[in-house]
Amino acid sequence: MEKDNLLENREHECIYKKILDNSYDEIFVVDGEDKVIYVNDACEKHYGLKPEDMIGKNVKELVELGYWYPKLDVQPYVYKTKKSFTVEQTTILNKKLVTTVVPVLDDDGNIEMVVQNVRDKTGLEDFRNELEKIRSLLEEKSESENNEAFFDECDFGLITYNNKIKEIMKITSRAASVGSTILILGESGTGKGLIAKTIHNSSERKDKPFIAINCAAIPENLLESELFGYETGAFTGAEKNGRVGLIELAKDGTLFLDEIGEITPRIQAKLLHVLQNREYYSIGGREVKTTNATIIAATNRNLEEMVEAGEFRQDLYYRLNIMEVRIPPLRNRTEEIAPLSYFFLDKFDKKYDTHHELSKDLIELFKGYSWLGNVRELENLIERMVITAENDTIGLNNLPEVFVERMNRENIDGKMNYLSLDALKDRYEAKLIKEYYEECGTTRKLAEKLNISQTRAARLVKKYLNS
Ligand SMILES: Nc1ncnc2c1ncn2[C@@H]1O[C@H](COP(=O)(O)OP(=O)(O)OP(=O)(O)O)[C@@H](O)[C@H]1O
Repeated sequence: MEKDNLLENREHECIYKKILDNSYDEIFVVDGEDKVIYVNDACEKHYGLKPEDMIGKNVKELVELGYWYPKLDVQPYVYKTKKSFTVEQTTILNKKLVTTVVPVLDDDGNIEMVVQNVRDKTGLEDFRNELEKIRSLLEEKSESENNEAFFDECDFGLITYNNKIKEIMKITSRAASVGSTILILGESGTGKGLIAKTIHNSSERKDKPFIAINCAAIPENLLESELFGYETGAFTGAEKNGRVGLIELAKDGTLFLDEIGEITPRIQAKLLHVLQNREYYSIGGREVKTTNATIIAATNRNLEEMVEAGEFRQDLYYRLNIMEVRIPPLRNRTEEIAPLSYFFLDKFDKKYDTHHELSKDLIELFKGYSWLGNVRELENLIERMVITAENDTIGLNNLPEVFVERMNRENIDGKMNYLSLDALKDRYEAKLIKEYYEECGTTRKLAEKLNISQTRAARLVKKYLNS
């Protein structure tokens, strides 16, 4: 009898856990000492953290790390009032949340734990926007007016959960404040450009200009005149009144030289002079100019190898390399895959006025993919899937064929993920159902064509076409 009770209790526990784990809203429970004792999977889409990253942590610690703001630790307030209340918060992933905080009291009226129900406002806002749109249409407002009111573009910054990058940002913003030269190395698409901008923005020079130039994008002569500027009549075809160079424009701010590995020996020599003496001449100029700009250079080339091969000046390399920063490729930063995916999902949902979720198996697959194009590849992929997905949940079925092919091709050493047989079967089924349903138009005809019941046909259409 006792054994039966135990089993029954365990079964109940399992059911309750399943219900909580699968709740769309986040359920966040804190004990009397401010320690997180439970949070369900929904936390990953809100903060980019898994339940195991949050459980056991002190709420104050999470607040201090900036996972949500305003920096509100609700506990003292709950303890004082012993009443439930609702607050609005924004997370590190820019999710707007509505949190209802409920104290749970024991028999003596003391707080045993605090249960928080956290709902993403985006869905509600979409709904409200829809209503507003309809109302505006009824009032015959112009379409452009609507867009302006509802879909303001936000200025997104750098998202990082990687301790190495966080450390880099701290050290480099200090270095940039005092004008030290910084060299950023990393594969293409790892975010070197964005990191350079973030270093500038978090340095004491943030109110001064940030001037960026891609050294690979323009020919030698043009790069020289762009960087150093020229005087009146310096060469045929020059602008009448001369031109102020980018070094001068950067003044006391930051000059970002992207793809530095591509500059020619002549420009290498001129740049070395600037770095060594903080002085230069504009083309055709006789007066020496000085600069106080912080120089941040970046490249995806191996500069050491280039120095050895005689393609890059060693002295310039040493000058640039005063503070070297290596950005790891995305495949070595798997902890960033989920937050970045949700961040880009949010960004493109806003851009295209849609509302999607990402399936768990898609995120898991992403964590095992090689990402040779790094964050840029992830960003482009999410944008493409947001545009093409017909369902609210974006999953393995929505992966473009080229991605699946690339995934198999790049999996040279067998360490990366492949799609499982079930996932491949699902993809094929989805393709087939979409094609046939388009042709048939009704689930009855589809059922006849595929020789299945109409209930099954309707279920498949719902699964793959969300209708
Ligand atoms: N940590 C990040 N958070 C948010 N967006 C990011 C992050 N890292 C990269 N991105 C985005 O990924 C894209 C590629 O980044 P970026 O251009 O800075 O890479 P890069 O390393 O300079 O590339 P390349 O070597 O080709 O010039 C950009 O759209 C950038 O905004």
